[in-house]
Amino acid sequence: MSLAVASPAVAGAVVRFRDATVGYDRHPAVHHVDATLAAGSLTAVIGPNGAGKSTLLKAIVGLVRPMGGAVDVDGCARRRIAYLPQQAEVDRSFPIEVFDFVAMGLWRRRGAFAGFGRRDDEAVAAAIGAVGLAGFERRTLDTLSGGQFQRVLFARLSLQDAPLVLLDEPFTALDERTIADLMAMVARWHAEGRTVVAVLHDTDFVRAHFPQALLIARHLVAAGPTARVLTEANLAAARAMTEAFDDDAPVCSPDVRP
Ligand SMILES: Nc1ncnc2c1ncn2[C@@H]1O[C@H](COP(=O)(O)OP(=O)(O)OP(=O)(O)O)[C@@H](O)[C@H]1O
Repeated sequence: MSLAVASPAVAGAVVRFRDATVGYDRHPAVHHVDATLAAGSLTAVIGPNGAGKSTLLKAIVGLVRPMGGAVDVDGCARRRIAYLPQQAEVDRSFPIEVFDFVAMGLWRRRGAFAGFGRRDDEAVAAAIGAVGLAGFERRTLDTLSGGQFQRVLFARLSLQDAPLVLLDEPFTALDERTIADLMAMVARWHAEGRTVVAVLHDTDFVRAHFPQALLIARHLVAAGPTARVLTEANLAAARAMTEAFDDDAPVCSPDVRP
C-alpha cells in the first residue's frame, strides 16, 4: 500500500476562537474560548467526555453558531472545510458504491454539477488505492467493515484537497495497522501545509504525534505546545472542571467568566 502521493504545498487556514461560547438551545456546551490555530498547525483537541470537543469542531464548520464571541476561519471557505464527524453520526445505509462515495470529495471541491472526466476517475481510483482499498470500488458502503469504511472516509477527505481538515475521533475502534496507516495520511496532510485538527482521547498518542494541543473541559484549560498542555496538573484540572459542571445550569451570560 502506498500513502506517499506527492502534493503541492497548500496554504493552511487559520482558526480563531475569540471569547467563543457555543452550545445548543441557548445552553452553552463550551464557554469563553480564546485560542488560535495557526496556518499549517497540527492540533489535538483533548478533554473528558462531554467536554465540548465535538461542539468546537461543529462551530468551526459552521454547523453550530456561537452564542457569544466568534469562531473565524481565514483561508478556507466553510463549505471547503474537510470535516470527518464521529462514526456514529455517519449514515452508511445509503446504497452507494465506494467509488461514487469517494468521488463526492471532488464535488465538494468543484461543485456538484462540474463535469467528470477521465483524470477525475483516475484521481478517485488513486485515492481509493492510497488507503489500501483497490478492488473495493464497486462494493456498497454497507458491506464494509468499520475500519474499511474509515479508510473510505479518509480517501474522500483527501480528494477534497482542503486547507483545513477537522477529524472527530478518527481512530476510535480501529486496529493498530489501520491507525498507523490513517495517521500517516494525517501527517502527510500536515507536511503539505494544511491545518489539521483532530479530537482524540489517547494522551500518549497525542504526545507522540501532535505538536499542538487544546485541552478543554467546558472551558479552555490550556492550549499550545503539547508537552506544556498535557501536564498532570492540567489533566486533573480538566477532570475536576467537568465533574463540577451542571448540565441544568441557567443560560450563560457572555459577560460572566469562570
Ligand atoms: N445536538 C445537541 N443538542 C443539545 N445538546 C448537545 C448536542 N450535542 C451535544 N450536546 C451537549 O453538549 C455537551 C458537549 O458535547 P460534545 O459532543 O461537544 O462533547 P465531547 O467533548 O465531544 O464528548 P465525547 O468525548 O463524549 O464525544 C454535552 O453536554 C452534550 O450533551
